[in-house]
Amino acid sequence: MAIKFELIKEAKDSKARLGKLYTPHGVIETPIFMPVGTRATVKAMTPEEVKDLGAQIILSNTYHLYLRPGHKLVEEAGGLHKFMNWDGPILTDSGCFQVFSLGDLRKIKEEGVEFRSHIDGSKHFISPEKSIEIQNSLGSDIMMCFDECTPYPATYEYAKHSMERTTRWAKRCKEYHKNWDKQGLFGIVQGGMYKDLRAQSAKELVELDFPGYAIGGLSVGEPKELMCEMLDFTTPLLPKDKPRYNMGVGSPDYLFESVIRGIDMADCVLPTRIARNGTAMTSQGKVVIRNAKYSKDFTKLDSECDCYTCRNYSKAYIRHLFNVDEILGSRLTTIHNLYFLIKLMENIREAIRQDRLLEYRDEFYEKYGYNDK
Ligand SMILES: CNc1nc2cc3nc[nH]c(=O)c3cc2[nH]1
Ligand SMILES: [Zn+2]
Repeated sequence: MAIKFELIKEAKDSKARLGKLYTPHGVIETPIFMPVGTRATVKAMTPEEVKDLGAQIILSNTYHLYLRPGHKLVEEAGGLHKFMNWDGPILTDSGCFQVFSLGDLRKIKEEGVEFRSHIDGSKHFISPEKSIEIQNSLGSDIMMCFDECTPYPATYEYAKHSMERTTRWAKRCKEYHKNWDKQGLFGIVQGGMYKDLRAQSAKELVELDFPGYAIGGLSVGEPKELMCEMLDFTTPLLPKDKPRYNMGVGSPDYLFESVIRGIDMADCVLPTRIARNGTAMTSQGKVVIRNAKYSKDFTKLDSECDCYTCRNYSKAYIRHLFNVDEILGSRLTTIHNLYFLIKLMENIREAIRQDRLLEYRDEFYEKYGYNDK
């Protein structure tokens, strides 16, 4: 089996778990946060820097790489690992979410999705089989089934129709993928915000026996409480001995609430995206470092952080870099934000080991300012 999950411990105070995910490019300790490298790069970082920060696995996007430089070119280059010089595990999203959020004039048919490229308006068609073929050319360790990320809000009828088509697409992905079983293929649970549809989706996908399951259709604009409710309901329907992946999650509170509800994997562009806009996640909460109020603040970005940025530069210097639009500002803040989340997940794993995750969450929320009303 290309992908194997070992459940190491189940928390006493929540549904959190500790696990190990074995992939062709290495073992991943879960729960894990996956930095996003959409177009074969974690923006502003070299792969060595991403590795030094402690990242164990990164995510890339099928849709983007299919459009540019093309999956066949990446295959000719020897695959994504070689092309981007990253020798750790890679997970590729199936492309559908990007097609829906970036592509234009899209038409969803039983056969697949017709869309216009967001780059040059050219017409394209991706089917479940095509998505698997692209991901195979990229050579990712974990592929995602081609699905429809049901929009929020959606009517019950739409969510049901969309989820049932996603299941049929998953069957086609599984059928087509069997030629390349060295790479793992995860199913994606849909069903909108309707529990009976989520249960039907989970049941049908579990019957297809994937090595891991994502809970899709979340972090699409719904209130946090609703995401938590769907997680609470859905994770227990999935096999305990398989990893569960909450897609598109990456702020500290969403990571805590996901892990507490039995999630093992998460990915998000948030830490790298806000870094480039001059915002840092710190132990004392968010710091908008580009703000003039830091122009003479010669203290380190985060008093409790030992990352390269916090060891060598002051808030004043980083604020200066943003003020004069220097690239180094984005780089230094990206280094810190990625380290902050990777370190947070390390602390979360340790808290699970010590059966004190809920306590740790409350301490963290207090300091980060989540409890400030
Ligand atoms: C940023 N939020 C978010 N990123 C997502 C990516 C996804 N990919 C495939 N399928 C999904 O349902 C899905 C949902 C997502 N929500
Ligand atoms: Zn730092």
